[in-house]
Order: sequence, then structure tokens, then C-alpha cells
Amino acid sequence: MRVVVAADNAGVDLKNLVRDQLRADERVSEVIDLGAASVDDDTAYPHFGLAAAEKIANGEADRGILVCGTGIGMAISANKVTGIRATVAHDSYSAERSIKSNNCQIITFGARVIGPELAKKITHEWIGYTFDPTSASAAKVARITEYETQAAC
Ligand SMILES: O=C[C@H](O)[C@H](O)COP(=O)(O)O
Repeated sequence: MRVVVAADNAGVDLKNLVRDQLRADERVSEVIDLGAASVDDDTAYPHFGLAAAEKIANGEADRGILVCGTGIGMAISANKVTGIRATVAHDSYSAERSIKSNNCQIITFGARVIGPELAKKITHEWIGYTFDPTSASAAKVARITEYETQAAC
């Protein structure tokens, strides 16, 4: 699995923790860090969120973890990229269902909301989940994709 990570300056420290954990995870083949590189970079969250989502939409990454102050701005930004499903996931159950129910490629964290140990625990669990395309959830997700495809025409 190839995972892209990114954060604005509010989330850079938590992003770096998650990035380093992912790099040590044998289930992860590649971690792509799009920045920010430091808290001194004040590039706004949509630039990072959109760039990370495009990496997935373009097939250069499979999943992403994005961090900002709340996780909300990153989720909104990523969801603007066609084909991307992203959500804030500050608890274990939501992170699990984001894959199993919604086939999300991206979860987001708010560094001002979640502590580092919980974020790392959720990250570890989230890597292990896969979407079942034969599940009852598949048709529900397909309706979202269908709407998105029609809206683009
Ligand atoms: O959703 C936005 C993020 O939380 C960001 O880090 C902070 O945004 P703000 O400075 O507009 O509150």
C-alpha cells in the first residue's frame, strides 16, 4: 500500500509522527510526504489537501492521511477531487467504517482535537482494513460515484 501524507502548519508535527509510523509499517510499501516540512510553512490547508487527493486520483498513491487543526478543512478539500472519498476519523469505529462502509481513500485528523497516541492507534488499525466490493455497502458507494460521474458531464 502506498500512502500519501500531508498537513498544514497546524498539523505538521502530528503528520510527521504518523508518517514515521507508516514508514516503519511493513504493510506500507511507500509513504509520500507532501509537506508541510515545518511549522514555519504557512501554506494553507487546501493546497495540501487537494495535492494529496490528486495523487490518489492519479493512481500515484492508494490512500492518504491528512492533518490540519480540525481535520475538517482537509476533508472538505480532498472531497473536491473527483473520485475521492475523505472523512475526519477521530475514533476507531469511524476509521474502520470509513473503509468498510464508505471505501474512503483518505482519513483526516485534527491535531487540535486528537492526541498523538490515539491518532497512531487509529492509523495502525486503518492500514489493516479493506473494502469488500461484494458487500451491501458497495451499491451505496456506487450511487455516490454515479452522481459524481453524471455531474461531471
Ligand atoms: O480546517 C482547517 C484547519 O483546522 C486549519 O488548520 C486551520 O484553519 P483556520 O486557520 O482557518 O482556522
